[in-house]
Amino acid sequence: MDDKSFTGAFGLSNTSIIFIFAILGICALHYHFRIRFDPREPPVIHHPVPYVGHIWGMFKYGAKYFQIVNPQNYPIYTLPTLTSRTYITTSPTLASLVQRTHPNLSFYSIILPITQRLCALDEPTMRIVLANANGKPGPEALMPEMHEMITSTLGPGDALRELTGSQVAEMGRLFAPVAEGEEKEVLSLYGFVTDVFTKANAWALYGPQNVFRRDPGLIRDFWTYEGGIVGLLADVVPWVTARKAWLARERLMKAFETYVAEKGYEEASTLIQRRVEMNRRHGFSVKMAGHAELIMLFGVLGNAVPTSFWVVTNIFSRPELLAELRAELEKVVREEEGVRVVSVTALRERCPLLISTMRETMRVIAILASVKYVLEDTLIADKYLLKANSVVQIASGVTHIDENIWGADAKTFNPRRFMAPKPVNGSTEKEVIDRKEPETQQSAVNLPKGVPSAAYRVFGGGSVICPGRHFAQNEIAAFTAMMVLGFDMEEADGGRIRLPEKDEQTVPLSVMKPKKDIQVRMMRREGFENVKWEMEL
Ligand code: HEM
Repeated sequence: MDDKSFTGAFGLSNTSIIFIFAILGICALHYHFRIRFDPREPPVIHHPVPYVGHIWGMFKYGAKYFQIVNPQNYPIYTLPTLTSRTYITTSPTLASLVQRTHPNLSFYSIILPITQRLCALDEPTMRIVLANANGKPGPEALMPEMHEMITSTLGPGDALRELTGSQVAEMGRLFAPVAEGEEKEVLSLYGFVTDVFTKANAWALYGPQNVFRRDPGLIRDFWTYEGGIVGLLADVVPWVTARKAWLARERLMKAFETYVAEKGYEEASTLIQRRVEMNRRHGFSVKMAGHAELIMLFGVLGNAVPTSFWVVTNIFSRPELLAELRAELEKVVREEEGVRVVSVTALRERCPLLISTMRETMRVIAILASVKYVLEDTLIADKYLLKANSVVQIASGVTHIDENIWGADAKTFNPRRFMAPKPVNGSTEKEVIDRKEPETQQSAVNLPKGVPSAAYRVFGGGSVICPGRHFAQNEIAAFTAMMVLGFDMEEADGGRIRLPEKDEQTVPLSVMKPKKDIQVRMMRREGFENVKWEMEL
């Protein structure tokens, strides 16, 4: 039967036949690729557009998608994505199970391929990095050894003291020329924070030979690279599709390669000396040991800069809070030979409102979804089956504003949320409350009463808790104290600082950035024009 007679026999045109075969083909493909869910898996939320609908949703709405997609408020649910699934949990109880060290749930299986794309690591280096990545430290296991080294070096102790001391001293020096004397200085606030943090961290971590000191143009390159990671991660001819970020990364990689080749790290902090030495000992080439430092810089700067920006804008946009903080901070400033000295230890121990404001700021801006890869079928909470080769995420952004956890004001900014009455002279907390002790009897707390620790996820948790959290909180407190004590600030066109909008769409490292930078006018506070400041540990 020729084509014409066939179509004629069934009364169908050629177009209709092609259409029918296309539908049959799609059905066959769908049958082949469809996910066969186990009834023990978390409830499945289907998208009207199969396979790619949820991926598009995450791309469009960022971490906010996890609020939108689950109106039923399931504590854990399944999003079918392509031919696999992504499990999302918003429950602190389940989060604490997922974040534990578990042989079947791997952080590195996700993070290392990302690191490869971000740092342009070659195949031999990836073989070293992936070898026994989920195992125990040893000669054949770089990642566990690196994890242990970074965690212990950045934990409370001498190395951290050395690092923080050197960093805040440099920060103090960087503040010295700002709005000097009676001058007012107009600047982009986010740009200013970026500049201070990049220089101070590079100095403290990488020492006097750091790449940004040798070539300050690389500061802009680093932030161009950081802003273009999505294009680099997509990795589709990135030298064309993400050209600016790709070129910036080329210059950074070259500079770090030279830094390692010329042994600039020998004058660096203990952390960086140990890190470069360890990468080289495990077989990294000089070039790859240089490239690998880019991921370290991401961790160091990527979250600390936006966090500090939000802490400062939260304070300067609330004149009452600003005044209260000034009163609190002025009590801990020391005067030595005409110089006002601010100690980070005093800020931490005697400035509860400052610390609480910082922690509250982080609560409302941290929306990272911590990710783990499921290596084998795994039952959690004796109830939910997580299938092998899928991804499980903890949606911090949802947990952080859950009224069942934080109370009715969960969605508002309360700078005193992380403060509690401090028991004095053996009195109980209740006795302190009953006596209505003044604010000086308050202390900063890690968590408000009744909030489980897995619900505050700013620094991740469990086996993947941020090792830099002590260092980060010290530097953010120091920077904020300097801004609050030393300067007045208004919008460049006059008036009180207005909080910019948060960029909720872009998938952040951990915390959201502002949608736009803000132009501000900074001036020394009246009566403090010619004061010399110094910061110490
Ligand atoms: C406000 C500032 C910071 C925030 C909010 C933050 C947050 C985080 C989070 C949430 C993670 C876990 C990632 C995940 O679960 O996917 C993490 C990991 C990490 N952070 Fe931070 N971080 C900050 C500052 C720092 C600083 C200053 C350093 C270094 C000095 C640092 C070093 C690291 C490293 C090395 C890891 C990877 C840990 C591992 O491999 O197990 N972070 N950070």
